Amino acid sequence: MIDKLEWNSLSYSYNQTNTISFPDGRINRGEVLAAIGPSGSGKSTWLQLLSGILAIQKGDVHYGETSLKGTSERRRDKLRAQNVGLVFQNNHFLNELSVSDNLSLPAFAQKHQLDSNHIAELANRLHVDHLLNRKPKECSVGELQRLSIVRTLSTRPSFLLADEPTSALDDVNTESILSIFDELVADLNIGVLIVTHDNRVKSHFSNTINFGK
Ligand SMILES: Nc1ncnc2c1ncn2[C@@H]1O[C@H](COP(=O)(O)OP(=O)(O)OP(=O)(O)O)[C@@H](O)[C@H]1O
Repeated sequence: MIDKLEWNSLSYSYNQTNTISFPDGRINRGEVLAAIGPSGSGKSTWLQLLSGILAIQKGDVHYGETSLKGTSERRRDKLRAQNVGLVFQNNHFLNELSVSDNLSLPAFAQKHQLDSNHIAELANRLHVDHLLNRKPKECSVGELQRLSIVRTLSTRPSFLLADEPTSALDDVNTESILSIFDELVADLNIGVLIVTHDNRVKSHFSNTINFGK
């Protein structure tokens, strides 16, 4: 279990001419960091580098003391599965399955033993326990976003990386998700990293970094 996620001198180029550079930083467990920047500034690219989806070209990312630089895709997948949970703007649930079965999929995919009590606890904490027997299409957008956080946390990651988690939500649901992040940090000692261009997120958190264009 790692306690910090750190990145230095990171930059990335999708083609030889255009290089995106990222500000150095670090996040510890029990902290929230919100990265704010306009569309196209590189927020999603940065999250993919931190989570090991993209291979590092320049600079480095450390999971605790472990460097991601030069590691194989398979090794990065493993480090991600052990340490990091991802939440996206639009969450994919399988409509043929119940919500409950959807929540069991990460454990199945990662060959972990399913911990139904843990999922029930998380569902209760995020106020979605009444939805477990429904189909995803019978849930609202805000409910699905809370369910996706339950699903992500089901494998007990140390860090949660969220890509525009509030941009599809109205003000009430946005406030609810941001309060949930506050709770997760305080109660479960998770580190939360949010990338967004949503100013509602910026005004909620004090620890922010800005991406330029
Ligand atoms: N697969 C790709 N191939 C080439 N260029 C890409 C690719 N993905 C992203 N880019 C470019 O890299 C830059 C950063 O994109 P990225 O998606 O990281 O930005 P973003 O800040 O997350 O944007 P948004 O807020 O609109 O999602 C943009 O100029 C984008 O056009």
